[in-house]
Amino acid sequence: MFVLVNLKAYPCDPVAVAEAAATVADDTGTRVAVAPQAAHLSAVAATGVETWAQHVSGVDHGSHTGSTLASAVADAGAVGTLLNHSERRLRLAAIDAGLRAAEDAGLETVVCANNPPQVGAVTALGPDMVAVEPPELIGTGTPVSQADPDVVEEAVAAAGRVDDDVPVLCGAGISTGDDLAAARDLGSEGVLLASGVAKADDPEAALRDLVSGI
Ligand SMILES: O=C[C@H](O)COP(=O)(O)O
Repeated sequence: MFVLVNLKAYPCDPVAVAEAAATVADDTGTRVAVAPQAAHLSAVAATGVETWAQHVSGVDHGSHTGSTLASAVADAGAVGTLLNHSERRLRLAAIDAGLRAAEDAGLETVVCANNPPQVGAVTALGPDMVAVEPPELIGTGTPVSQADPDVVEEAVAAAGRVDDDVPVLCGAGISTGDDLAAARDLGSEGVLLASGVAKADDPEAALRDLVSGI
């Protein structure tokens, strides 16, 4: 199972979370990655944790003020990127361009989607992984794997109808080992989470509980 911790814009210490994630990954053999703010990528990568960007722009070098270049996040130490998170929604053409830019920079990709039909659609664009996240459950602490298990199973089926080599992650409200085990039992190959770790008083303890469900 792949555990991708998205720090979003939460007021947590990204280096402290990254160090906790690296420790848990090393101790348990679980693949854990951290996606901080772009400005924190280098500091997070320096901890040795697998580091991901929260977004990259579908552009190359040029007059693109305010963009987040895939090559720049790779230079900062990121090895992957999210695309189309519900809080950073993209048009279909922009998702495709972002995927191409990420691939050119050697970044692995997780494309997010709200529901199974969207999972099928974005799977067709050729990401490395997809993540289904019902927006209404994000940040609620109510795990999608238990609140809406059908959406997870249907997302796995939707991706499989397009390309069964694309793993499906799930996210929204995931925080405990039971949530992770439920996600795995529904066919997910990983989870995307944020508040359960970024808002935790003890991120390492939160991650140890989470991965105990594997
Ligand atoms: O990127 C993470 C997802 O939006 C889930 O967020 P959450 O774990 O706070 O519900």
